[in-house]
Amino acid sequence: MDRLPLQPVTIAAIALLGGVYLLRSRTASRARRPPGPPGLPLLGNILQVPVKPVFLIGDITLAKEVLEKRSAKFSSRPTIPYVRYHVDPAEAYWVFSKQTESHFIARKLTTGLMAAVRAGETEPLQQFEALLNVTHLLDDGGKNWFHLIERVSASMVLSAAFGLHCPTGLEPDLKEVIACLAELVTLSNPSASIINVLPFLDMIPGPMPWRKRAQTYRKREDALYNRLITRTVSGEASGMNLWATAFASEDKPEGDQRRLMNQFAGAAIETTAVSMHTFILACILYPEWIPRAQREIDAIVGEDRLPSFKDRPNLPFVEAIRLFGGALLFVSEFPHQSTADDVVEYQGKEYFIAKGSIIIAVSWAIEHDQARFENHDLFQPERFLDDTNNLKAGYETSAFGFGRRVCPGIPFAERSLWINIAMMLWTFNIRRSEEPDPKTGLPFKYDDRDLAFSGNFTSGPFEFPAVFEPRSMQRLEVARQEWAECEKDLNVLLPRHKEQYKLGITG
Ligand code: HEM
Repeated sequence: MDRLPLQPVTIAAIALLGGVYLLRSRTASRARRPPGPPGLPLLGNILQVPVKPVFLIGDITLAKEVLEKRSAKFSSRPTIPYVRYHVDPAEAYWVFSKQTESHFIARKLTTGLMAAVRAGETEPLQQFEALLNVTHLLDDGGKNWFHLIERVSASMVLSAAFGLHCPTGLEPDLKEVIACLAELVTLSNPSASIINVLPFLDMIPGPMPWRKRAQTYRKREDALYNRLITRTVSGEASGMNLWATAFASEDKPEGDQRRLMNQFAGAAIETTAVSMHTFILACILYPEWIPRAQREIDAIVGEDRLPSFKDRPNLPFVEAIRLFGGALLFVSEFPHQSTADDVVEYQGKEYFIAKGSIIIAVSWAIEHDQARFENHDLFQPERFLDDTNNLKAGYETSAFGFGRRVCPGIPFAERSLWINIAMMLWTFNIRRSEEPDPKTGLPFKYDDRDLAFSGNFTSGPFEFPAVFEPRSMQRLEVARQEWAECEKDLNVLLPRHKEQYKLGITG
């Protein structure tokens, strides 16, 4: 009597074991699977592993081997269903998209734009913005420093891209760019929509909440970038060589250009702001390196003028700070996806990586690698210098990613960081605030552990207080004087260099 009901159970058990066996042996290769968390008896890691295997790399040599040397196989991106089918059905978000034609065009165009940046075209603009940032910090002693850094990061990018200079940080278009970015960060989070987890729900027809939210966002974003691109192309800022003009000139449907350009704002503004916020946190938590940096700057620049780009080759320690600030970024790493099976050798063993796997180079682990760095947890920019005090030839950093997905904005990003860091260190002593934290009434607790960071796509420190004290009256006056005298016409700061631009595109 008992036997009959047991039969389906037995069959189910055999089916389950068979399924487990098949799943575990799907990677039927002589190479083993890379090490991961300990598994359950018999089931192994099956209950822990998401549909696609995820590989975390914490070693720069391995990251370069996989993501650079084999970039033909490891340069796609995983699909976030909600972004792919609702927020960006045209796949124009090239930061998120697979290697589509739009992605190819956008990277090609950006290479051309960055050739002009390398040639120095945007330096006057970046210098002007950094000087304005210093005067803002002088005006308020740093009370609003966190947002002032957001302003300068955004204004540098938006001026170069759309001719949209934002001197106050309160400009409506700037606020809309930031609001759209924040919404996009939310929408691209895997937990943003139920259909990322249960994609079959998307078969339900009609105006489901996730559809309405994505549509509302798309309309809002289209309206914004339509306005910015039209303004750029129609000639309001026509004297300048603006990035949006290059994108608009490409023969693509209009909507694509809006979203291609939106990605500049997305990828460029927050990363730059987060790098500088992290740099200020390092000034407060690990101030030991500051005197050396200021001695170097003072020896080359003196007290009668602010640093400028022409000082850059003579300030290797500032260069190392710039690199180190970026390297210690707590960016939630951008995932790569593989498009073919492969076997990777690591420490004498071979590991199988199936097609479709997600590979993440964890820059926090890479930059804190105890095997490579003696004081891996300290802020020691000299890690990037050689014995003669110059930047190490062939230094390595993971901060900008790898291979065919490596950040295409590096030339602009490094200039933005360098000039702002150099000017702030020349002008200010940057230190912790002694004011009580209004939330607790106690001194503010500075922290650089995980909890002090947002955990977003680009994970930066949460807002914290800092004091920006002018190093001397002389410096304060020189900064004010330089600002009074500096050129403020965007057309002059960012002139049109047609020939140079064309060279960049084809070169
Ligand atoms: C300090 C500033 C910046 C940092 C730390 C940074 C870092 C990164 C990282 C880690 C990636 C992912 C690379 C990968 O997947 O392997 C990336 C991608 C990207 N970055 Fe940056 N970035 C910065 C500034 C900029 C700027 C200024 C621009 C544009 C002017 C820019 C444009 C992009 C774009 C478009 C992508 C996507 C590339 C693709 O998927 O093909 N970034 N960036």
